[in-house]
Amino acid sequence: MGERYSDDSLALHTDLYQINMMKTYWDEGITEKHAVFELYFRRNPFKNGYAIFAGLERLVSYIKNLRFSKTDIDYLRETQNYPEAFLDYLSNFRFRGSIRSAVEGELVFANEPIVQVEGPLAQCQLVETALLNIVNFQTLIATKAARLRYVSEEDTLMEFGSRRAQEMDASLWGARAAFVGGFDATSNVRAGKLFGIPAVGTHAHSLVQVYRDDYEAFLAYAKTHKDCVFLVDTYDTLRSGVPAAIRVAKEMGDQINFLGVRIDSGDMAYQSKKIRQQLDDAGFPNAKIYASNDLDEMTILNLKMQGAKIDVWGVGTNLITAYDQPALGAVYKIVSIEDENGQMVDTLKISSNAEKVSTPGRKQVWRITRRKDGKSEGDYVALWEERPDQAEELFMFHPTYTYINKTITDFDARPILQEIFTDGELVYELPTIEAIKDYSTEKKDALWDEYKRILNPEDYPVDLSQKAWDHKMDTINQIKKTIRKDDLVF
Ligand SMILES: Nc1ncnc2c1ncn2[C@@H]1O[C@H](COP(=O)(O)OP(=O)(O)OP(=O)(O)O)[C@@H](O)[C@H]1O
Ligand SMILES: O=P(O)(O)OC[C@H]1O[C@H](OP(=O)(O)OP(=O)(O)O)[C@H](O)[C@@H]1O
Ligand SMILES: O=C(O)c1cccnc1
Repeated sequence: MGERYSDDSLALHTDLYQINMMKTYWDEGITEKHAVFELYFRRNPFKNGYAIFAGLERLVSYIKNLRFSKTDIDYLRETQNYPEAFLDYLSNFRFRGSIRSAVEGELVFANEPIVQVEGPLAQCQLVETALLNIVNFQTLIATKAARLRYVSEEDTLMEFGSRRAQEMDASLWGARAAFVGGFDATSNVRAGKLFGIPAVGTHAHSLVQVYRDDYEAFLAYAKTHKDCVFLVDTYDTLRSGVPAAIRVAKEMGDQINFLGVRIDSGDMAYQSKKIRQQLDDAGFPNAKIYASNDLDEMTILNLKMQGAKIDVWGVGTNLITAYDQPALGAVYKIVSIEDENGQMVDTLKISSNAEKVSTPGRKQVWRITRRKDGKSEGDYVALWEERPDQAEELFMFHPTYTYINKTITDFDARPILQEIFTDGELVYELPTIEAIKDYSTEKKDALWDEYKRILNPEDYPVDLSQKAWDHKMDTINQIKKTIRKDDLVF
């Protein structure tokens, strides 16, 4: 990559069809037509009761730096049949639109907009691929991390996935997303440096194999490091590894911080109980037991049920690759477009699959909570100009099964989409990574347990306002009238 071209940018990190559509808009003179797109997913990942939004920091950096470099233009000239005038247009490209988004760490749910992009049509079109790429991955990993945090309760969680991630970007941004979702640290040093996440580590089996002896290896490590966690399962955990760790800890005394031992194989419930006994008997009740080896939320839950004495969990592959659901499936749909008279016309995508019929119009998501205790009542997706926060009561109904409904009073309504860019200007101050994580923890705490359990959680209500619902029905009916009866699939 770097060798072939003298510069690079993320402007070409898009699907070719986006640039081809831009070319059509450019030829037709409609690149500047005002448009609104919304990004949402249709199902919560991992059958979880919620998702944790992540990706905004990278989205901001992508949008701020979005320019076609010289070699981007050269490449398009060489490979596509674009006229010079269109290439000139691309050379001068800057994102001048507005973006509203959920903030990182926010709890978000299926079928509500979590990012909204408004501005010149061609600009909104170009960014679709990168925005989906960023948000789909990071939100997925943050949600997986939140599930692991839920079962681990107060235990320490370390992210160990770099070696198994889908290439380097995924290790890096996955480590960050894991932290947002509730992990305490990562083994990836670069993620530590770039994002300010604590970078931590023990040692591998290779160290013990180099010395061909547990004791010699641990002693060598202890002489060269203050903080020590010894990996005790290379040869025989209970007969060699743990006794060697204890011997070194005793010999080195105050010269080291004997933090604990790590196990990475075998029956971790049985072993951890035995190890706890050995450490306690030797006078090290504060030494912790670390565990790793293909862990996920089900294994951790199971180990805890068996009374495993594990204090620190190292999770790699299953977290960083989102092993049980490798993609979130968020989509980016146009919801409104300027017509020939300069009026905004709301638009939807029809599908024979009712779930895939989008909701027209620019919308805001309002999180409705009970005033008396701050507990969640559900989300209320309303047309942008609606102000449920100023209403005395709210009628909330399921958008498909409308007989499921309730009228609520004495509530707070909080807008989820925040202004990030206004006409190309960044107007949002990115919080620190710790602030994001704390925010997320606070929001999870306010959610009912019924939505948080990792198996078969209750459905959190994501309702449409009456106006948004009526508008959707009217738009469907209008479209039905304009197409031939034979073509109808719904
Ligand atoms: N008591 C337990 N209950 C349920 N699952 C466990 C228990 N102990 C370990 N596990 C999990 O069982 C799996 C064991 O995997 P595997 O058989 O590959 O490991 P191993 O043979 O012990 O070690 P290695 O990785 O060296 O092959 C891992 O996912 C581990 O987390
Ligand atoms: O199991 P994960 O959740 O992905 O966690 C990371 C794993 O990476 C390391 O070993 P590695 O897998 O490289 O070697 P091993 O399988 O031989 O232990 C570590 O000991 C963990 O087992
Ligand atoms: O520090 C560790 O123990 C570690 C780091 C990466 C992968 N496995 C273990």
